[in-house]
Amino acid sequence: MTMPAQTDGNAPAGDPGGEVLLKVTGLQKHFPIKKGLLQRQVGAVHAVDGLDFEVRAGETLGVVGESGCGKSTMGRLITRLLEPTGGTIEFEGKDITHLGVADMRPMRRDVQMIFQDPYSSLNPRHTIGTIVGAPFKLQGVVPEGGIKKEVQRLLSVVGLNPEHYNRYPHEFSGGQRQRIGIARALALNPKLVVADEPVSALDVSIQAQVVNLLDDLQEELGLTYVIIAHDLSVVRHVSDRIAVMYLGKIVELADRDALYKAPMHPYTKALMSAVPIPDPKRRGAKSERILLKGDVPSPISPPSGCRFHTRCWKATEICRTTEPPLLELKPGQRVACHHPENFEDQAPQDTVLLTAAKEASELLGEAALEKSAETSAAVAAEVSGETPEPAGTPEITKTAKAPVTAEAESAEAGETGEAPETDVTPEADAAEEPAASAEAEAGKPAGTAEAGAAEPEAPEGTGKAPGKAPGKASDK
Ligand SMILES: Nc1ncnc2c1ncn2[C@@H]1O[C@H](COP(=O)(O)OP(=O)(O)OP(=O)(O)O)[C@@H](O)[C@H]1O
Repeated sequence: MTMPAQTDGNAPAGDPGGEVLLKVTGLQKHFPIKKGLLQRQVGAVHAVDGLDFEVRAGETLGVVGESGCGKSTMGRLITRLLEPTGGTIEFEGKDITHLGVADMRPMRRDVQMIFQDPYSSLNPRHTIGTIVGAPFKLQGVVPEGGIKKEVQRLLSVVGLNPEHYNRYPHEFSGGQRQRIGIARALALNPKLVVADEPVSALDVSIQAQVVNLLDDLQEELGLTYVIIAHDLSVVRHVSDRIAVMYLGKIVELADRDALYKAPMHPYTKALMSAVPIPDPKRRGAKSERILLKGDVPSPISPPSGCRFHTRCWKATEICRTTEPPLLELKPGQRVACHHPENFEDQAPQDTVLLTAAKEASELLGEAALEKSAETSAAVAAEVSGETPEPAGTPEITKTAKAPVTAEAESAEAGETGEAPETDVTPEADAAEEPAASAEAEAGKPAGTAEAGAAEPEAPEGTGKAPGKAPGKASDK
């Protein structure tokens, strides 16, 4: 998906691209956990915990991460289907963070959402004409030539037969239903479309058709997308830039090519290593797949410092105590890590690995460790102007395999957990994917054991968005 030429000086340093359409600063969503007769708040699910990013006109921002890392919550926050707990959301320079229903109405035309499940997001009792035409009625807009004509035009834009105006959703296949959802989202000619797992409920053979449709529509209509997906190959195909989320935070945000070529956050590297490469030449080649130890920690009490330190093979004391800020270490590539991959170490004095890191590094292939040490040494040498040392030099080896001090070990006790080793694969994520209808999502309980006892906060504003409400609100 191509981006238009830069239109103003609004784009952040190092990032090529157009005018900033959406700007998110310190965005937070904490779902309260209430207990007892008096419904006292006893804690909170830190679903989204301080996001900073911007989306520029005409681009596609892909958002990836394991299940439960807060991707969908982020999508519902930026479309204002959920009320943020903290931070700000600016759309076209206007602060929309806490706009009321009436003030949000004009903005609803500009920001639309496409949901994951084309089966539950369309009202089975309404014809597709009614479903796709609902946003016009809700917004009081009468298109030229009337609603019916416009709906038929939209149906043909998304590749459906306009003659099927009077048919019901059950008469369509999954891919066709997703096209109906797309037509509904496009009805009011939005500027920003947030698509939450738009193809993950579809057969693989149909996924490419829908992805290509989104691609074509972007070019034709100049749309801007935020596409949330756990499938890295889909994200790679559609995105200009990619944000990698882990436990409510963005750990890396970079141009697609830079991210796939040289990921800087160890978590990104682990995710990327799980993407199968359909290259027959590499058949039989030694796998560099990175296995991550344990499950994602609970978002109710996320780990201190860097949230990934309990599973990271590079974690040292500073990772446990100090949260790394999201910094632009390379032009257009922001990363939140003290010991980034493919870059100079940000905390070289901190060399003693935590116990969890030692265990995690044992899961890594020697090849991956050596390569990591090699690139870090090369970048460090480049920065200091010295000749790089070969891979596996004493210093790097010492860092990776250093014995853990008693203090470090006791300090981190209880944080590493005994969770079984898990393999981070897109397939594994897919198996856990819940339905994404507005109602289903709204009432979705936290996915952790602890959160099971929680009473989810009722989502604010649900059913108010034209793209969502028409099908959804009338569904029940
Ligand atoms: N309404 C709610 N009440 C309480 N907790 C919630 C609510 N909605 C989401 N959560 C919790 O917030 C965290 C982030 O959820 P979210 O659905 O945003 O993650 P995700 O990355 O989109 O995952 P998935 O890909 O499985 O949808 C999870 O721990 C989830 O259980």
